[in-house]
Amino acid sequence: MRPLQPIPVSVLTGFLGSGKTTLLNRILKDPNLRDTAVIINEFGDVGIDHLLVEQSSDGVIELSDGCLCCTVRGELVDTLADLVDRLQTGRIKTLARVVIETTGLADPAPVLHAVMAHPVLMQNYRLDGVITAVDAVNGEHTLDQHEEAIKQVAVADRIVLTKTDLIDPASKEFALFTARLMRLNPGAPQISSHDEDEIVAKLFDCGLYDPATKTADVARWLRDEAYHPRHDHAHDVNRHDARIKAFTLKHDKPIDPGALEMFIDLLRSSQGEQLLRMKGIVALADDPERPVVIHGVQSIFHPPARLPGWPDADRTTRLVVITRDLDESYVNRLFAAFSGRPQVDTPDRQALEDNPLSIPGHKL
Ligand SMILES: Nc1nc2c(ncn2[C@@H]2O[C@H](COP(=O)(O)OP(=O)(O)OP(=O)(O)O)[C@@H](O)[C@H]2O)c(=O)[nH]1
Repeated sequence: MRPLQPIPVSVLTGFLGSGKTTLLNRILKDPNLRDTAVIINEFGDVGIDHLLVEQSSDGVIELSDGCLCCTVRGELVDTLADLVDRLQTGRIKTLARVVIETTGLADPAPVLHAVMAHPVLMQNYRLDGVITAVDAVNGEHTLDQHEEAIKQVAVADRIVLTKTDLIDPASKEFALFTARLMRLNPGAPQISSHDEDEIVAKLFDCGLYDPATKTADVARWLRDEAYHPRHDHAHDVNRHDARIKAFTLKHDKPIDPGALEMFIDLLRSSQGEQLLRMKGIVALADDPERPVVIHGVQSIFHPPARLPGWPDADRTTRLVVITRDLDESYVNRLFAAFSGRPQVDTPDRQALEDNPLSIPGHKL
């Protein structure tokens, strides 16, 4: 027996001391997070409630309100499998949601891979989203010093600004900082951890389906409107930030399903590391009225899903992409070649299938 619905998994990441544990402590009291299991790879200085000071023998501790807290003793996948086992054997009654808190230095990608690439786990869990905690006081400095922190921002579905009680939200510095985060990841809403109003609703349920209406809310999920062409000027973009590119790919005619598959395969096999996020809605030639939803984190892609119809009159294929050390023009040309819009001086689909690196300007 397995759960009827896959259990949503949120990954909470953020640099050392950015306030992840403090945030969790606060939001776990919200009744909407009842029956949540929290998995932490490591005990920080501040435990989740004081309960965590004592470790139980099996690494699982029951918090108030039915929440569970687990520490990863071995592999994360074993902990997730163990939770399903507890559910199936009745040792825990319900499991509504899992939150995985990563250690501050961790690259969230391996955690995402552990959930999304595991065939058995994928039957029981689905990725809800990545929440990245960013310290409003020290965040600027952290981004300047640590490239991993930039990547954590770039892969986020939601950015939560912590310690906003310590800054002036109307200050110019704060405006510049939030603009910087917006450049790194235009699609992720920025939420203040001190915004008590519906913070849980704002941080969770990042997926395509709006739990309130039970319909696909593409605009809320894709937020492609937030992606504007970026005009980088050497003096105002941090050298490290410049490695990150956030852009959209658009096409106004249905695309051959084989070509889309080949485009994604080529991109993930040759540029998986550089491809941080890609999500979008695509019109396929075999059934253009029922668009396909694409969602990938680095080289791992969710199985594409068909929507029953387009959310509105706009039938444009739209993909939002965030890369690191991968030029927008390379992805654009590859997409153009596969969507049937070959460009001057760019090889066509056949040539690319033979040699995906044959696009001029591509550097390994
Ligand atoms: N004033 C203020 N302090 C905060 C806030 N959030 C966290 N802190 C403080 O910042 C420090 C680090 O917070 P933690 O919640 O332990 O941060 P963390 O990201 O879990 O840290 P690691 O697990 O070490 O990566 C603690 O001293 C917290 O009390 C906040 O919103 N406002």
